[in-house]
Amino acid sequence: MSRLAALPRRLALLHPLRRTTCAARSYSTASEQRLDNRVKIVEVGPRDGLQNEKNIVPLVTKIELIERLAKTGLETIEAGSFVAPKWVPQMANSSEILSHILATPPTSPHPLTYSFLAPNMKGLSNAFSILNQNPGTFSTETNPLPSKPSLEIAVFASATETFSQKNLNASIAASLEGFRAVISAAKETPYNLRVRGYISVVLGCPFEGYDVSPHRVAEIATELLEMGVDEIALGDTTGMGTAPRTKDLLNCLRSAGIRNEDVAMHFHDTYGQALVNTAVALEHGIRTFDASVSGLGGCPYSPGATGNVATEDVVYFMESLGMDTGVNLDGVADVGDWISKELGRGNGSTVGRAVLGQRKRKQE
Ligand SMILES: CC(C)(COP(=O)([O-])OP(=O)([O-])OC[C@H]1O[C@@H](n2cnc3c(N)ncnc32)[C@H](O)[C@@H]1OP(=O)([O-])[O-])[C@@H](O)C(=O)NCCC(=O)NCCSC(=O)C[C@@](C)(O)CC(=O)[O-]
Repeated sequence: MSRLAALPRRLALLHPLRRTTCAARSYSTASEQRLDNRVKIVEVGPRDGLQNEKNIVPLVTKIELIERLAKTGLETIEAGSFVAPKWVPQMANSSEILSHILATPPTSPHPLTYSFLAPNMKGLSNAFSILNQNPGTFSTETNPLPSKPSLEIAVFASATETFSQKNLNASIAASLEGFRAVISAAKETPYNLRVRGYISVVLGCPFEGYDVSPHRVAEIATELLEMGVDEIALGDTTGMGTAPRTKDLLNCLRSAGIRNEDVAMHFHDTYGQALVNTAVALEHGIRTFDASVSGLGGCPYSPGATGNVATEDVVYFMESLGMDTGVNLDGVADVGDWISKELGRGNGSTVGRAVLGQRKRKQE
């Protein structure tokens, strides 16, 4: 069987289109026009939200944050990052977090997926050693165990060379080559893990500005899908994205044959555009959105970038449009209030502040 014939159907469809140019070709398919009101929110607060905190957040606080979030109806929580501790010291205790999740799965209304970044084989083997110590405690792609947590790992590429060097100490091509081994090892038995592939700075780079090619993003996404990732997460790391640029990028990916169901959007709100861009992506047909409780976050390699769009804001916004996130707004607003106080900072969610303020006024 040829390599192409062995590829899953979505990749076989993609393959001939790999080098497609992205002339502004805008069309919608019947499947994209279908009314689909289910939206998945990926909570990235415990990883992306905390990784940039100057003071090391105690392990107990991180675990309590995950446990509180698990109760709110979220389906996926990004819980840590197996990266070099000298690069991102805040994530140094990700092994302990994974161990704790497996030994004592947080109480939740339904089984949850926990995601961890792993940029290289060293990070993946650190994750594997925790899994090996806890056999049978997690669900896999091939052996779903409804009462046990599922696990996902995430690799992260960049859309610009400068960001790739700063974030990964490697060119885009070298990082992708390294991910190939990580993705295939993660998918091997007995682990059979789901894999997410981030692409950072897709709508603006802290070093190369707005000069980010959507064609290049489509090429990288295609390459990651061909390697076997289950989902592409498009990171507007700097929050420089605007509505027209988001639309152009998504149209370009569509022209390259990438399906909406394989794409998640990861907006930061540095310029206050995250919800507008979310609306554009939603209208385009995307149904998976990353968010961070109380808008925690920032990227250590993106100077000046502030937090991810707040989970509370996304939940309220989606519900106002009749979309179903499955997330309890009051519950997540309480978590946002709690973690903001724990970190000694203001609550970064406008909606969170409004929900809590209204509740307080009712009680007075
Ligand atoms: C990829 C590397 C490791 C290369 O870093 P390097 O220095 O080129 O790697 P190296 O292979 O030369 O190793 C250097 C040292 O790090 C160790 N090492 C090497 N790898 C690991 C590992 N996985 N876990 C633990 N230790 C590791 C390795 O063992 C060695 O230790 P030493 O011999 O000096 O004692 C480094 O660049 C790195 O860790 N970068 C991480 C950067 C990062 O975490 N950035 C933030 C996450 S991405 C993000 O936030 C964006 C996103 C995802 O949210 C989406 C968006 O908003 O755009």
